[in-house]
Amino acid sequence: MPSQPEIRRARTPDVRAIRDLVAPLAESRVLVSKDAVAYFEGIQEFRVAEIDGVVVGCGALHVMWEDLAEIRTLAVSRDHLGHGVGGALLRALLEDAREIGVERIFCLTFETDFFTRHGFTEIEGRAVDPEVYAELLRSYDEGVAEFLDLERVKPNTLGNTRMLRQL
Ligand SMILES: CC(=O)SCCNC(=O)CCNC(=O)[C@H](O)C(C)(C)COP(=O)(O)OP(=O)(O)OC[C@H]1O[C@@H](n2cnc3c(N)ncnc32)[C@H](O)[C@@H]1OP(=O)(O)O
Repeated sequence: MPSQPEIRRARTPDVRAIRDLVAPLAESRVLVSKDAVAYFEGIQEFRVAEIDGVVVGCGALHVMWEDLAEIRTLAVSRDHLGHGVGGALLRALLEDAREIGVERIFCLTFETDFFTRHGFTEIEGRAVDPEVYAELLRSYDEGVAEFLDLERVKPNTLGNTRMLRQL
């Protein structure tokens, strides 16, 4: 039986492993690759899954508004897929979301079955009211632009499904 993953907050030395997890998925355009500096800046959003001292998965929670956050960069190494690592990471990130006080979790994904099993449903159109939409337009974050479905980021999000979960 495979060892259970330990889910813990990411630390700066994990950035290398996180980038290694993302690299093949970015190549196949499943995830967006970022510069190392972006991972260091966002390290406090990340949790990692470790098995026998090796990081085998990662995921992040990015807060966008008072009641809204996004699951980002959820990735499990090819050798460890289908053993509950992704599910354990997602549950930990949802717990973080509850602690922080957000109530709605967005994600943009090809993995619709996985997220559906974790309580997400597909959404169409805007998920925020016009006032919040106008405020979010002020963000420089590319992920927020993707959430807003802005024309300029549509090539990045082609084929992805927009999903939301209420906590
Ligand atoms: C918002 C974003 O970040 S979107 C991007 C999401 N990430 C990606 O698309 C990157 C590529 N995909 C991945 O890295 C992975 O496939 C993930 C992260 C989506 C899922 O990771 P996994 O570790 O395989 O997830 P997990 O094992 O919990 O569940 C996968 C399946 O394995 C099965 N499973 C779950 N737990 C176990 C277990 N303990 N033993 C055996 N099988 C299991 C389930 O049947 C599950 O089925 P489902 O996907 O239909 O729900």
